[in-house]
Amino acid sequence: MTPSARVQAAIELLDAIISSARDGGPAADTLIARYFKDRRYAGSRDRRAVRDHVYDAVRRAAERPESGRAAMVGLARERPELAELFNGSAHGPAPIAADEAGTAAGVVPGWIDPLLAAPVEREALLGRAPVDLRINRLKADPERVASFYPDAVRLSGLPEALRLPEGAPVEQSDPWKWGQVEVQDAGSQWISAACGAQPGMTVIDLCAGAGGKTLALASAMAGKGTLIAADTIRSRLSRLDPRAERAGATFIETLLLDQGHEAGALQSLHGRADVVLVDAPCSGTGTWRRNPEARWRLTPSRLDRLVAEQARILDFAAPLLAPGGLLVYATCALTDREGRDQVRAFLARHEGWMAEPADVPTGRAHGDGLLLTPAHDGTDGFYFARLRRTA
Ligand SMILES: C[S@@+](CC[C@H](N)C(=O)[O-])C[C@H]1O[C@@H](n2cnc3c(N)ncnc32)[C@H](O)[C@@H]1O
Repeated sequence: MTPSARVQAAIELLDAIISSARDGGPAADTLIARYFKDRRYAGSRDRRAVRDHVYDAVRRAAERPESGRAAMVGLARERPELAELFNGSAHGPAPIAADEAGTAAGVVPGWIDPLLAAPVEREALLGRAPVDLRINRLKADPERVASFYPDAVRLSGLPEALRLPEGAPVEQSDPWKWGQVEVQDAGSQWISAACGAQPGMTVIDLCAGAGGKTLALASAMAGKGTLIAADTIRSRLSRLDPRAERAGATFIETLLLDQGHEAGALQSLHGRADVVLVDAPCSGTGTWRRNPEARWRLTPSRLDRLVAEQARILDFAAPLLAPGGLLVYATCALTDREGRDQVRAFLARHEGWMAEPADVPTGRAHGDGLLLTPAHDGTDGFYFARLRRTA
């Protein structure tokens, strides 16, 4: 492909990503993979160049662009070498008109900005993310595994964590093939640690998804006790089985919940759990550095629905705890509605609960919980709180 044809391909892909974000369709990575599957003539250098153009344009635009061309023109206005490729050559984009408006640059969509927790540093939300590993104690000793990654940095307070540079080829390493490490952002590792799961406990991961945090809880429990992973989406939960097998965490039980009818399925667990983790569905505002197009998907009404769902999940989670048990509420969101205010509202609705400090040497206290941000903590953005059932 010529350099101009790569720009045109990026424009076409951006059109698809924009429509998909508007209509709740597949993620950008999926669309890019599909695009190249149908275009075998594109070599690996073409693919890399097109992908870079696409992600540069996505990262640059806070608001959903009008079109792929507007997004690329906005980028080209800042990069003369890119602007030159709008030259009308075969398979390339038409020249940029003098009055052609490109998409404006920005980090946070205008309507979301006032909703973010005040301490959040905006620029870093779109920064580059390192590759964090979590060493799986069910299969390996952290010191031995660390010796396989001489470039890794240890993270103070997280003895199972290793930090590698962005793009490190972890899947080619032996510990990964042997199930001794999982790729997991340090923020997720802090949340799992804040659950204080111990061998022999009864622990419920109520929004387990594909089980990223479930596996960390399993490692902390040394494979002993009861660990239940629940979710409402079968395809997500079914991805946990092979991961658990690989990690040697075969004691995990899975529970598929029926959205809106969860309480019935959970009735037999009432009053039994030592720990319940609610890693709630959320706006994902803390993970934009990995999914920058998520900014184009969120709408005010979608946020309203998420906030209502989080409150509903907390309400059916609460009766699961035994007296003295710990409910950990977490989101990878940085809006106060989903974090600080959600926890405050839970404590106002439920008697016999108190927030207790998260005993972790990271983050910033915010309301009754803790805020983690890329700039301050080097993690994805999270909010979490530890809520103790006192009665
Ligand atoms: C943030 S994700 C969980 C990520 C997962 N804990 C991890 O560490 O990889 C939120 C999950 O909540 C699930 N969910 C949404 N509504 C739910 C409900 N009413 N009950 C249980 N899970 C729900 C979603 O399907 C999604 O998998």
